[in-house]
Amino acid sequence: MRRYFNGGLPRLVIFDLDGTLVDSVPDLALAIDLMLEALDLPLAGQERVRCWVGNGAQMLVQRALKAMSSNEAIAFDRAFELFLHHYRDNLSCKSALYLGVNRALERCAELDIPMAVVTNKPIAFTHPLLSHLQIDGFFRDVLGGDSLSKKKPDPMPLLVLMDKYGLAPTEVLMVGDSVNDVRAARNAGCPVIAVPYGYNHGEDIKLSEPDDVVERLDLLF
Ligand SMILES: O=C(O)COP(=O)(O)O
Ligand SMILES: [Mg+2]
Repeated sequence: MRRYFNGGLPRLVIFDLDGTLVDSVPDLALAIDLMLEALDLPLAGQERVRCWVGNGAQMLVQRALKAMSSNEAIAFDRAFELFLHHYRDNLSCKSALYLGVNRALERCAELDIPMAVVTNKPIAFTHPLLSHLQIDGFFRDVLGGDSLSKKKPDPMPLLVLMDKYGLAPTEVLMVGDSVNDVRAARNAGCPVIAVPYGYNHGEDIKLSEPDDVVERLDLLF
């Protein structure tokens, strides 16, 4: 990792959330299936939902409706409300940190590198999830998919943080699991390291050409 910072360390590490720090698909899939059940549609299951995560909650629900219903008349607003309701109720039942995450965050803190989360998840779910998993204290900033007018792969959230801390893109590291993270980093001009275990719409993350891929986050530092 140091090779991206002239042998030194980044001055800010921005972590993606779903699929990078947290395996959240079991709870997302449960909320999607409870939504589908209430709409009298067939259930989707975790494997399908895994491919739909990454572009925020609205897109997740749109993808679920498109895949599981032939009836275009199903009202998005009602489905979205159902999803929000069920996800709020099941936000952190089975969601868990990936192996190596705690160690990586501790190591980053020991090295005095500020950390932030930039996720496409709605911010109303992000704070409670981080706090339930007891990692909220590590992050100086947390931006959700609806915190700003644009979300990843737009570089806006990354650029806002760079601006806030007066950092050049080359001083910041993005760490994520999906093409949205790689594109956001590329669009912002910062290096990006990916993990291969997350959710990338069923595609190998290497095809998105991150600067590097690490199997576990504690191998980062
Ligand atoms: O909510 C999503 O779609 C995914 O969020 P992420 O940006 O943390 O991967
Ligand atoms: Mg992700």
